[in-house]
Amino acid sequence: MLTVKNLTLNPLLREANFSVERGEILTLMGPSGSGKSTLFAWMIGALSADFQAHGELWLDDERLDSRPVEKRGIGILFQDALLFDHFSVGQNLMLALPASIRKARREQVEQALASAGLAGFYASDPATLSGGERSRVSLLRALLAQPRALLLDEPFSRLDKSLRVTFREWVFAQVRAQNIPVVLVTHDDDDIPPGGRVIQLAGWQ
Ligand SMILES: Nc1ncnc2c1ncn2[C@@H]1O[C@H](COP(=O)(O)OP(=O)(O)OP(=O)(O)O)[C@@H](O)[C@H]1O
Repeated sequence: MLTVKNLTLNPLLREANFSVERGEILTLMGPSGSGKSTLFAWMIGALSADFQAHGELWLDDERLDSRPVEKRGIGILFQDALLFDHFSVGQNLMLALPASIRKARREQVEQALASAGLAGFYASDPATLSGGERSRVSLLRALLAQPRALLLDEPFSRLDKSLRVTFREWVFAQVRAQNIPVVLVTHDDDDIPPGGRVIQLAGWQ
């Protein structure tokens, strides 16, 4: 279970508290500027020095909030699918793999691409992909890194309506299969997983 406890991000957010179970997708909503992305920045360990944080982040019985980014194991996916354009699609995915499993990596990357309907894209230049294809590659990259929890920051907002529905269902199936806690930020009620919990992030006031 991933838990944010008594978190204050001064001067933006006061006393946020929530928990997410393994395999659960918790939806986080709130007005623009209420601090959703800043909360994610704090959770991954990349908070701007403009904010002062007080609070605790737990994953099961491990306290994470004082650990550096690379020791937290929290993956994040942004609305802009950030890929390295000077590497191929396959190389972008290879970069995500933990060193322990790099031996079998090409095969694993090919399998992951196929599972996302992207068989044959290994050598492609990311700049030639559609928005939806880039989104899928970026989610695959986040998952291949085997994160212990995953934060999704408006991952569907740039996709057109039909692609959005298909991609959303595919994302939910992928993250549920990993059985990790997931927090999803969105402004769109349609993105809330059926039966999923929703919390509203209020601003400082
Ligand atoms: N690095 C930063 N330094 C200073 N202020 C920042 C920084 N990042 C964000 N802010 C400010 O903090 C506030 C919250 O921003 P944040 O991006 O967390 O909101 P949000 O809830 O994710 O908004 P949206 O729904 O529009 O994406 C905004 O007023 C923003 O200008």
